[in-house]
Amino acid sequence: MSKPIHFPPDFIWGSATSAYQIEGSPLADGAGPSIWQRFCAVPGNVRDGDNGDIACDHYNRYKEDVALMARLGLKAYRFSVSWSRILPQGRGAVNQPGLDFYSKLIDELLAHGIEPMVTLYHWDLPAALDDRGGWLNPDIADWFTDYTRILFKAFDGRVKSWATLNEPWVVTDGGYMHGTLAPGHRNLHEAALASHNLMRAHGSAVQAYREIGRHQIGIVVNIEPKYPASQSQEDLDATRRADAYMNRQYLDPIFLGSYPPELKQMFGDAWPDWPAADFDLIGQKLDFVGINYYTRSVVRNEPSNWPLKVAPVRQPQATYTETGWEVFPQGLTDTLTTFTQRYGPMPVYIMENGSAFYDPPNAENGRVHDPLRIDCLRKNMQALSNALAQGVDVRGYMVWSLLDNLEWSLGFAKRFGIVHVNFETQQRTLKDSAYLYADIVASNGACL
Ligand SMILES: N=[N+]=NCCCCNC(=O)[C@@H]1[C@H]2[C@H](O)[C@@H](O)[C@H](O)[C@@H](CO)[C@@H]12
Repeated sequence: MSKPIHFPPDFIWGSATSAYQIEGSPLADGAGPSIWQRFCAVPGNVRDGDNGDIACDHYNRYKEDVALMARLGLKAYRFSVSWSRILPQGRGAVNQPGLDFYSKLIDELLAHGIEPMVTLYHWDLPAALDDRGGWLNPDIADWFTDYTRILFKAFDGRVKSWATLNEPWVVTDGGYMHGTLAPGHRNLHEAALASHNLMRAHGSAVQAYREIGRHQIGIVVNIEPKYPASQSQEDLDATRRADAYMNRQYLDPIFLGSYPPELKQMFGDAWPDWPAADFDLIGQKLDFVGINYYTRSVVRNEPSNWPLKVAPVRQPQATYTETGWEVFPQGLTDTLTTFTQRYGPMPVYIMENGSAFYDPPNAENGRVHDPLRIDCLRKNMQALSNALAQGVDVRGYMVWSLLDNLEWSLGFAKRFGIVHVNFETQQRTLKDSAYLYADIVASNGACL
């Protein structure tokens, strides 16, 4: 028996995207290249040779897309700023047309009564900074802070919600541990260093915001709850290692002042004893935490798997999305209750939640029927309501994503949008899930 669904009257419903995945025109009006421009240009890195040169052409179509958000009745829109549009060299001279684009986007959102929620870094590091070591260079904390100060000064009068980083785990695991994402490195020592520098940069930017900003700032992390495949000690230990590496690695230093001990055990001499002063910087007080929830993982011990010695166990009865993620809404409830138990009550936003399924437009009527995404959305709404009923202070929900977009190294083949994009014609078509989401927003979940 499912529990009654209820959301607080001021619950904030929105959608989320990121710059490189939707904007296109990466070098327009003086912008500099990012590491994703470079990564996509290397054959084999991105499925079908896809790249962000056009994507959803949002750079030119942002007014049309804001009108879509208004059509859906969204209260907020989470988007990221491309660092290299603002600072083509990553530091130094400001590119005014880059600032102007985001200023116009923010004004368009506000004109439609939609709150802008800005992510300062969503993976598209300026290539010029990567040439100087990127996240491996300790100076990046200052480079990032200088970049964020420009945005705080330019937009804090109109932007009330800032997030420093999007998913530092993915940046580190994909970009430096396994090389599956830009900049494509595969090095344990680099992964540890990049991870720590990301957190130093986060803390430094929050510190800067406290001098300049008047509203709220936080971080966005992906949380994937881990469940042991068996109660054997090996599997229980493996589950704890996986949880430490993916989930606790970024929130522990912020809220508990230290990294999980399992990391030093896993990384060995690749994990130095970081300076104590770094934890004072990283531990800046936050106004909220953004959580991206997609799936869970059932974990078993697997000694042959570098470096965590864990392996996922597929669940035969479960539904899996096009990205191979189990649909497991209970994991959303567990993520939120576990978060509150470990770090204490504080405002939380679900900054991303969604699913990739293949839903081609109907040839006759052009409608896009996406029943699996609708089923996933309904179940996640129930799970979110259950977490609220257990006292978790969830303030809002941003569906990932507004538009079908560039799914990083998976290209355009994996579609998360509630709005279908024809990448040849750039035509947007509301999927059935968009109509449902509009009803959820309009009724504050009462339609469910
Ligand atoms: N194995 N496994 N488990 C799931 C791990 C999820 C890690 N990836 C994300 O959360 C990315 C986040 C990103 O912000 C967005 O830019 C991406 O488009 C979405 C969809 O991929 C999600």
